[in-house]
Amino acid sequence: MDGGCFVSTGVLAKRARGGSLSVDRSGFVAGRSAARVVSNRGRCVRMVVAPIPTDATGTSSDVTLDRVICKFGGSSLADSTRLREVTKIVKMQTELTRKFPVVVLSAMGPSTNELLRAGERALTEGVVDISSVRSRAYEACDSFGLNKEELVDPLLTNLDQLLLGIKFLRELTPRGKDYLVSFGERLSVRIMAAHLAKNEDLPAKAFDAFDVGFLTDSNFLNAEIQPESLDKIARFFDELGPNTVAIVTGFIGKDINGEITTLGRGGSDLTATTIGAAINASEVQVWKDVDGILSTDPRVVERAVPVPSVTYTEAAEMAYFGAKVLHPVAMMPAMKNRITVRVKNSYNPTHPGTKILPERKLSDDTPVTAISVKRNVQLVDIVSTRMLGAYGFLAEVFKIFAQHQVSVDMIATSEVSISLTLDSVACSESTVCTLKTDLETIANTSFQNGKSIVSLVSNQTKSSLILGKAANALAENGIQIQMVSQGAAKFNIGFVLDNEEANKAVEVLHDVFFGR
Ligand SMILES: Nc1ncnc2c1ncn2[C@@H]1O[C@H](COP(=O)(O)OP(=O)(O)O)[C@@H](O)[C@H]1O
Ligand SMILES: N[C@@H](CC(=O)OP(=O)(O)O)C(=O)O
Repeated sequence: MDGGCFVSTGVLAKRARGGSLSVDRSGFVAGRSAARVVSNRGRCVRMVVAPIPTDATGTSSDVTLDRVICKFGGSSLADSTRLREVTKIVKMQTELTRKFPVVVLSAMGPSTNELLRAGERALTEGVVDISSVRSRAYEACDSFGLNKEELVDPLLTNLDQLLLGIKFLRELTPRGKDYLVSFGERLSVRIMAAHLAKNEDLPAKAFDAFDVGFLTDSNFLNAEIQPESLDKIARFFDELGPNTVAIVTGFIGKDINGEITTLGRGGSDLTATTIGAAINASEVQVWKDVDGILSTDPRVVERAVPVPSVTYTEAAEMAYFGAKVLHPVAMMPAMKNRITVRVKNSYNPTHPGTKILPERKLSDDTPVTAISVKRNVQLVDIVSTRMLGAYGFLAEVFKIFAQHQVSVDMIATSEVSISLTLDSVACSESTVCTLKTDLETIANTSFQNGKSIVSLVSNQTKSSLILGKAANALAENGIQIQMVSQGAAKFNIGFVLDNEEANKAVEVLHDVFFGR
């Protein structure tokens, strides 16, 4: 493939924003606009109108000729064997679209957890040990014949020094944690880019997300991407041009002071959709170790089945309500620009996976699309001490929540009482304590820990049927529902139960709605 065959990012002539050329089943580009393609610098570039290869990654039937983002999570990057599979997917995607995808990588395997553990050990035991991270990086370098002294040792030396600092200072701040875990992603992109360049003859280059334009706020551990990042990212890729395979770190950014930040666990999905939105990619592919979004967490119900398509809002709700498969905020940039997101399996690349779209046709046969569970929430009951029916009560209650910057997940109300749930992880003990004190000036309150929310993403036209079937099945299995909510987005029905009953409830509901 020569450089002249590539088309600049998102600049197909007369293409509507978010639109794309279509490719018919014989693999030929359709539509007049295919004849002439203009780069965003105004130059005409040659485009090859040739048969598209067969569906080797399961995406050909609606393949587009725009640039694609391929994000690979830790499970797809466990070792050199997995990196070779990723290489095949990157090459296949290049052939399929006739241009290089932007590749976003997480840390290899469980590196992020290992780095966090190493930080804790340095802090509490005074032990500096990066052997697991080092051996994973070395294994990949050795297997690909890469020079580890040049490629990864400088980073590993910095990491060692950081852990020594933690050990002697006896301090591991959120800022320090973000710097610490950033080594995972920074190692993986360097190894992958060097491998693609050396062994596959691809013009690959590693980039740290902050050098690509990811500017965040300074909320370490859970930083928010600043809006101006999108323009910076667009400009970066525009200047880079189409002839480089950019391998970009997921998960990390930098704040205005130049400190490394992270986007929250699983944040590489968000990196990928943000780049997708910035460069107006035709598709963001999120490669995992499962055949897409499944009907429920396969670790709870082994026979969970893949869901062919969901909407952005359904995917976002599922993620927020516990489905660990996607980052909860990752849908936002895609939703804004109507970019299709596809969840695919790097262990089974021909499987079509799950397509995430602006809208979809709901099936009558499967009233419930998926079941998710969010554990360790607090159930709060608030009963007014004022006269029955006193108006202004809800406003007063939520004013207090706003003052404490506590967000509420689920809510159910009667005239004088409110039941709601709080995320125990997001809400510190001291916050809960002051919140309770303030609420008790207007109400009697009870806070109960150890609850779970089991959510059904469902067909809203069937809600009575679903509620009936679900409540019956839970009752038959002796599972007590402590609160029910059907949100404004009526496709989400939530039940609050004890943590101990959550797995059983998911199994029972899965049997009811997906069969045994
Ligand atoms: N509804 C669900 N569908 C698919 N996977 C799920 C679901 N709920 C939980 N998971 C878990 O999410 C995992 C994939 O997400 P994640 O570990 O973040 O992948 P990666 O690290 O590759 O990005 C799966 O291995 C699966 O165990
Ligand atoms: N490595 C980070 C970021 C991430 O997105 O990872 P993954 O894609 O493996 O979920 C984490 O473990 O949180």
